[in-house]
Amino acid sequence: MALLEVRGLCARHGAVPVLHDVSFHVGRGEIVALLGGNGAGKTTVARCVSGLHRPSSGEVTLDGRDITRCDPRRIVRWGLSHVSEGRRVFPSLTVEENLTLGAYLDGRRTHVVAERREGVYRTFPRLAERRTQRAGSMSGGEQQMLVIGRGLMSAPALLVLDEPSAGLAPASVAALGEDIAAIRAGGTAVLLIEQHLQLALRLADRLVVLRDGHVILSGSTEEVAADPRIGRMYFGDGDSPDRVVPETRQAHSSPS
Ligand SMILES: Nc1ncnc2c1ncn2[C@@H]1O[C@H](COP(=O)(O)OP(=O)(O)OP(=O)(O)O)[C@@H](O)[C@H]1O
Repeated sequence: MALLEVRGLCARHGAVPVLHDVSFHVGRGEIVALLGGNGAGKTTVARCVSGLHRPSSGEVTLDGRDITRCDPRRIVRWGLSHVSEGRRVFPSLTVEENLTLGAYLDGRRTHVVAERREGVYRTFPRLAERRTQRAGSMSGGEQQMLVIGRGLMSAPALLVLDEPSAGLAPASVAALGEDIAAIRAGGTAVLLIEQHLQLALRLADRLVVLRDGHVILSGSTEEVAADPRIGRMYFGDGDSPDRVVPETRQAHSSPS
């Protein structure tokens, strides 16, 4: 059984249909990248999965449990954490305070919160070094690390990351790739919503490509990278390569 199963998802914004029969799954410990251009529907998929947008039809299950249209707070408790686009830190709070807020659903169990925070610090030692620093004074890459760390504070089985590379300098994107690989190495599956093709190719086990709210391609990273349609999507018709060649692929063990 897949960890996350999305079947026949349809969604609208007002009267406008934006998702059409979207189906895919994420296995335990897997990284699946959801790709597509601006307005393809990636964020809407993420928001439907985490309970922030009500789909018009279709089904979402997490670990076999139907979570379609459930309260987002219950979905977090059941093991899905959504880090939305935009690196929304609380700028006047410290790193430690920002992390603690990520466990607000477990806020009364202080030993659990402290253990989880130490776990985040082990995954991201740079956050430990900056634990007393105000989040607003950190670089964009560090703020991204912090919001991801905050997402891990609910101890999710699945982390949904919406465009974590947006607006980051190349060196920070490389560091982000290492962070995401470290999260998976810790056993957390990732649904990675990205426009950064090379980052997705480097990290993901499988790719799902959306266009105009339809899944137009899905399969193993190798299969999808070999499909000429992905080259056309990212490089245009004129100079699309026969196949997209990933830069160095992140070493990782195969998901079970
Ligand atoms: N709040 C909203 N109200 C109305 N239409 C919306 C709203 N949010 C998104 N849309 C529309 O829904 C479609 C899908 O948008 P969505 O944000 O899911 O795409 P996306 O692939 O995440 O794009 P981007 O990469 O630009 O964030 C687009 O046509 C968009 O204009």
